Amino acid sequence: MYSPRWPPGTPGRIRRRAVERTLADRLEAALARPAAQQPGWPDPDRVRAVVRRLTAGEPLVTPAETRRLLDRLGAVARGEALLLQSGDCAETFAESTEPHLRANLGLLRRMALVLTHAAGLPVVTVARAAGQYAKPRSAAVDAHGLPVYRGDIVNSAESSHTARTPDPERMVRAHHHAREAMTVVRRLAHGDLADAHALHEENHRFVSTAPGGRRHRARAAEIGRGLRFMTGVGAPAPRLGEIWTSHKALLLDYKRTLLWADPDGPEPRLSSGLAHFLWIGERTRHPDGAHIAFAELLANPVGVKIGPNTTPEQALDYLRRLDPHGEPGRVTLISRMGHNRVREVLPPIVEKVTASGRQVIWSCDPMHGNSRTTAAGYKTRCYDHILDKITGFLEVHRALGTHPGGLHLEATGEDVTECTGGARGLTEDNLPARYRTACDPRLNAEQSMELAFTVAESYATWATRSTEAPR
Ligand SMILES: O=C[C@H](O)[C@H](O)COP(=O)(O)O
Ligand SMILES: C=C(OP(=O)(O)O)C(=O)O
Repeated sequence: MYSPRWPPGTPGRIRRRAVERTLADRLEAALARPAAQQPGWPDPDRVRAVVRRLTAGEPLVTPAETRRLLDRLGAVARGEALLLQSGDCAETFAESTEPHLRANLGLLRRMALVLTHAAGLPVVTVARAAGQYAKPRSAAVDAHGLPVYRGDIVNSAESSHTARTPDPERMVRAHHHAREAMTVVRRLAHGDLADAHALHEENHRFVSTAPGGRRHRARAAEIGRGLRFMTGVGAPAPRLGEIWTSHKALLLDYKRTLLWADPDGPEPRLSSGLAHFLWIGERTRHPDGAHIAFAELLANPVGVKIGPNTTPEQALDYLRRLDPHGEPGRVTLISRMGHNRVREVLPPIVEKVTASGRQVIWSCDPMHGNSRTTAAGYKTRCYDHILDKITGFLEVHRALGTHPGGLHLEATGEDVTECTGGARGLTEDNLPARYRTACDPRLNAEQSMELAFTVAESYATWATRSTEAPR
């Protein structure tokens, strides 16, 4: 049985022991439930040995940081901030490098700068980074009859039976890469990527040179004027704050490691030392399954993806279970129902939750539910469908008077060719040029900035209306 550890300096030895035992029992009970999308490890003894080793390893984040994020997300739930979550679909060990992280985190920051200006609200930036190594799949075998690739933490994408056999040692490698990535995230978040002037310079280049940028010159110019005004009046150079990390709580043998006992919330819970924010995916959100039961125990803020078949009752039930004490920011409901379903499926869910009086973060994942495979076999997504999904999400919230607090994107700061469309007009014929994703297609840097500037206009209209509305 796994026993959670305590953050250093936690007082009260006897109480600690009792809380530890209760949490450890509840964890085992949660993990004994049916769990979807887990690998068929060939040797369970090796898995147990790896779990023991990882459990004794080094946490990447602390309960104090996680509580700080919860606090920031509380502001999003109350309509006082936005949440922007973005990064790779599947991080790989090979691309767990500083240049790649810099590109993705820089993009996250540049998009956030534009949204902050438009909405007049702080943006909480959460990276899909430092742990997004596991993927759920639609089928257990691929077109060649091999076990499907489930992410670098489980097996290799190479096409051979040996490479695809799940190897628990990969969890140790994942932890090593995540730890290194975390160091880079911390350094960049408080280093070059905190400098609003430098980020704006890059955005200025985008609107001056990229086909999707030109129509956004006016907003970029306003941001530049705002920054120069601050310098002019002698305000300290604006620096952006934290970048938080997140990944999908999918691979339970990994997720059960590095848990802190956290007695400080409304009830004792387990704070994951692997990332600040964890979310449960569409394929693993079964109410009787292990993933939701595991999420119930977490002290970290949690997300749940809600797809086209989610009913309003189910959505409310997730909130009752995951947020029994009504803490704003504790739960983010991430809609991923595709651009052609959002206007029909989302409204009754939002209405039911709102009528219950609960404060939740409404986030929009316009990537999932919007994929297709081309005749040449490339999985892709179309920029216009992605934008339309976000537009539909915003329309629903505008009609219902709720806060469209979050965006959740699969996007990279690199110049890949994985999604079609955008002002540069990428077509299916362009996809082979730089198709590099390990799983699903990501927006590239230009498409992402075009999307951020376009969506920013809707947030700006919204912000203007709400400041003009009678109080
Ligand atoms: O990113 C999400 C899923 O892992 C992915 O869409 C599943 O992909 P598949 O249908 O190719 O298995
Ligand atoms: C696979 C993902 O999403 P979903 O569970 O919604 O398919 C994801 O966000 O990586």
